[in-house]
Amino acid sequence: MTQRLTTTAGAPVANNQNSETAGPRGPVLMQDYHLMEKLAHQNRERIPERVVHAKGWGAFGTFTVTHDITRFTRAAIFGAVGKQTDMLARFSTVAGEAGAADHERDVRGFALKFYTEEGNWDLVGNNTPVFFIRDPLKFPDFIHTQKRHPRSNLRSNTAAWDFWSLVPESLHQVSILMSDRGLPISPMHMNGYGSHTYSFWNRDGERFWVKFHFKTQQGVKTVTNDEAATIVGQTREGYQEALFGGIEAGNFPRWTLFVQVMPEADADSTPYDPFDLTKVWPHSDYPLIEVGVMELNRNADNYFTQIEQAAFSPSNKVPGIGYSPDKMLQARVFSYADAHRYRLGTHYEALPVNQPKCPVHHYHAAGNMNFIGLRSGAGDAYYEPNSMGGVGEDPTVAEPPLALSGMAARQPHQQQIDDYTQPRALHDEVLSEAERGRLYGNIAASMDGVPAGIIDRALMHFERISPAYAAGIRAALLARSGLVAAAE
Ligand code: HEM
Repeated sequence: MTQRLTTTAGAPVANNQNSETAGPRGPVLMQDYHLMEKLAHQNRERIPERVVHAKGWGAFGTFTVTHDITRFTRAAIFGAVGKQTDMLARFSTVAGEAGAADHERDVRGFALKFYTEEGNWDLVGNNTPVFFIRDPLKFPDFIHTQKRHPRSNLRSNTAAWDFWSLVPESLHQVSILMSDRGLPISPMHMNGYGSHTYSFWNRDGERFWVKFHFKTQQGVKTVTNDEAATIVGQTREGYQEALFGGIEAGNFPRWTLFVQVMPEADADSTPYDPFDLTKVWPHSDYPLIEVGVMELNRNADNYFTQIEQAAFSPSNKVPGIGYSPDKMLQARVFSYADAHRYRLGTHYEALPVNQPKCPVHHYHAAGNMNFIGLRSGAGDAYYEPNSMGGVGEDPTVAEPPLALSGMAARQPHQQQIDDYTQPRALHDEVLSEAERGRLYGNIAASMDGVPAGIIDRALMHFERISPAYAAGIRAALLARSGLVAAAE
């Protein structure tokens, strides 16, 4: 015998093969608590999946500083060249459920948790530098269009294009999603972006606006819709196999971290709103500055406790790194921790995978599953201020104050902002002719079943981005309708 099987209360179990019954053919006795406990636990084996980004793949690793950026930030993680910090990454698709196939065209989540000595810093980004919307009020509506239709329980191309064609700010991100980059071959072969503008502040109290870019050292590699269909026909778990299998085999993927840095005052004079999540900062204005290397080198021992229970949140910032006026980021500061309390419980930050690797002290008392008690540093200090020796604030980590102005109002940003110039640059200048051809085909395919009125409205916006873009989609739609007609 190895070790003894026990109940959850630690009592040894004599028989794990037969329920306790009244005679060999008789009914089960209610006193068979071992049976009751097994059934009750099974009923509680599922927790709510993430409302978005439910399907994911993750691993642990290290971040190493290679270049000094202490002139911009006092963040401990960037404190010295050569410094290493433990971290966790979780990649994901957005729309699919926890059991969805990995090789689906979708934006990929790129969530990172850095266990720094001044607390956990989470950078919860995507594999795209922009997003579909710039106002968080539209996030639940947007996500409804990506999830299943309430009646048919099917994903709906009509809902997606109805929304996108009514919200033209989305077309920059839609163009990336429908380009080759919308279907990476594996998590190792895609870049990651913080997407939002965040802030850095240094020991002199100077603030800078910053964007984070993680460039894959494996190279960007993608598959076409047809190649993905073949892969999904063979395996629905291609990403998990590639990431988990690669790390088991000792192939450790790496990304180089770069930042774009904007002096605080520049934000008043850029031709685009630097806090608008649907826009990039041109690299010609704010070049990439190299910072360090992230390597993933350790698989989780248990997927549920270390990847599913991981709680990433943009609210997890550390001294030297701050938010920005980006409206979307502001909403995310609330939304994630709220989701974690619902999905994982009040004390989710005390779960081993989320627990900081630095001292944690606060006065949050009791609560569901609190197995640590108070963390106030002294027994009788269960409120603050106190004269019992409890922990107290540290003014040296105060962020520099930020000047704000303007009228409180629901600002009609939809009409005022140019939604066409940046996607035009992507279409006309960045993509090759072959890439543009695949983009048109992917858009046409994603319009299958969409009513003509909605397609026309979308084409009107593509026309404004670039007449060549609209013409390309029209031609692809025509070719596709020929294919569909031939198949019927
Ligand atoms: C207002 C806008 C947004 C809201 C309200 C929102 C909300 C959420 C929520 C509630 C979750 C599930 C969290 C959990 O249960 O652990 C989530 C996951 C996620 N979101 Fe967002 N989101 C927004 C925009 C974004 C943007 C702009 C990005 C990327 C730049 C992003 C990237 C992610 C990622 C990567 C995850 C998965 C994190 C993980 O691996 O656990 N989201 N989001």
